[in-house]
Amino acid sequence: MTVNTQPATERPDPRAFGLPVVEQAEIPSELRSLVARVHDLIDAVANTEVDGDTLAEAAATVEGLTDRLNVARRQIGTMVLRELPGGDTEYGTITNVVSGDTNPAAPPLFLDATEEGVRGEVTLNTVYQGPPGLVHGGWIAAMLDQAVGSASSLATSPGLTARLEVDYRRPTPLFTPLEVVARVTGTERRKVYVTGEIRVNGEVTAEATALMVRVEVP
Ligand SMILES: CCCCCCCCCCCC(=O)SCCNC(=O)CCNC(=O)[C@H](O)C(C)(C)COP(=O)(O)OP(=O)(O)OC[C@H]1O[C@@H](n2cnc3c(N)ncnc32)[C@H](O)[C@@H]1OP(=O)(O)O
Repeated sequence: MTVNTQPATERPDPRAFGLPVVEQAEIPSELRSLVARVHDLIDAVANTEVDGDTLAEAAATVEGLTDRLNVARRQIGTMVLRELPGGDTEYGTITNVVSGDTNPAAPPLFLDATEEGVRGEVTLNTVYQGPPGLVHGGWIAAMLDQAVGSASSLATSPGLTARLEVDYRRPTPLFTPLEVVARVTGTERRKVYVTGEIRVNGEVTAEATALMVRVEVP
């Protein structure tokens, strides 16, 4: 088993598969602002105890906004091209539920390339709550899935998660900076072996081992 044997030049261009590509810098600041406002709105809705009249008014306002925004929708599978610190680039789906630039439901967790693999920081609100005050285990797995996928993609070429095993070592708290890391440990033909961790103040709360299978490029 070897590490990092796949040259970056094999990365497929999503346009070859009919998927539109948006450069990250082209995303309008107004859209970024809207995504951030709606991210906060989801948290507000999940926690509000205001009176019924206010709730009814808010529902009507949001329904009207939804109709206005749905007039022009992106193609499903639209990709975003990100320039990473250090000069590397990465494609990701623009609505990715963990990292998508335009997804208000995403935490969002943005991962940068490091010498070892990838690393990102994120702080989660109650929208991601499982047990009281703690991050839902499924979201922990989702963030680790994203991290191992990104590490594999950057070190080799894009792939799909074939297997993901998560060990939950300690409760992962809300409203606390989380460090998410992942790195490739080996490759074998199209198989890429990856590990990932979530840390709180340096202490590991969850760790994953994963097998990614690289997508075959015709
Ligand atoms: C644009 C960029 C974005 C870049 C950004 C990327 C970030 C994305 C992060 C999110 C990632 C996801 O959520 S992905 C979504 C969740 N995952 C999925 O939906 C995947 C569903 N599964 C599949 O589509 C398929 O099973 C595949 C693609 C994984 C593999 O199918 P395949 O291509 O036909 O390959 P196959 O011949 O079966 O397997 C190849 C090798 O892997 C082994 N193998 C396959 N599955 C397993 C397994 N579960 N456990 C052990 N080993 C396995 C086989 O034995 C074989 O080994 P050998 O004979 O070579 O020894």
